[in-house]
Amino acid sequence: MRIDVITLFPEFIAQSAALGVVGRAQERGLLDLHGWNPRDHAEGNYRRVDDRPFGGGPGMVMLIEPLRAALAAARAADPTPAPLIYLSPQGRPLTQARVRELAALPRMILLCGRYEGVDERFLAAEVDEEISLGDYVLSGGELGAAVIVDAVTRLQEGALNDAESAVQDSFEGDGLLDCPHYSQPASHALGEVPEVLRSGNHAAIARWRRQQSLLRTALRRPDLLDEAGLGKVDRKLLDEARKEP
Ligand SMILES: NC(=O)c1ccc(NCc2cccc(O)c2)nc1
Repeated sequence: MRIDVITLFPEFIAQSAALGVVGRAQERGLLDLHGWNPRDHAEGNYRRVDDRPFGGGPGMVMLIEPLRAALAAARAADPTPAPLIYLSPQGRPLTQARVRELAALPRMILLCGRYEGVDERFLAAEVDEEISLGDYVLSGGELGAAVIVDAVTRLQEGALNDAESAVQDSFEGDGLLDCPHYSQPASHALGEVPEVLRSGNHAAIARWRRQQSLLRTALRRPDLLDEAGLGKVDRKLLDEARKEP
């Protein structure tokens, strides 16, 4: 998958993608990441990329022309069609379902706004989709871009090894929250590891983990539970867990 990121801070995207799974995916050729800085395409001595908003008010707005030039450069670099996705609080909240759809694309171009945002005429003319990470305001869209790069790269074939993809599947596969995890020591001043996890009974362990995921989702995110569309077995597991003291 190719991802182009239009940002005033390309080094931020490159550094955040150099680590761990995403860094390894780049080495394996599973992710082809490119940054495009509008400032490299800004005219004049000061290479302006922003200016004051018409109508007054605080902050600055990103100018059309440097963005158009950066986008044109990105599209000229590779003929593969790609949606232009704008990270902003006005976008549609990102979900794992949308991540899965994005991960299936051959390419996407991410637009990171700074300041108060981008001239509306550029957004209306060029942006295909707006995505929000959540209902909060950041200094720029770069953190959102880094999240999307990470989330879609993990889903590329060959990006995760068996253990890692098992974690991915257990958590994102069924839309439930993850179960609790424990490791050494079995006994600690902070408490004991649940007996079932030390029993070696893999069916009982799988049942306990599923039950914990169901219970945790019911308690913390009942909205996800409704979407998960539970079957009879899961409902029974959850009812049993709810009755336990
Ligand atoms: N919730 C988010 O995904 C998110 C995205 C970007 C951002 N900051 C840059 C920006 C960009 C556009 C308009 C704007 O008001 C602020 N902050 C939060």
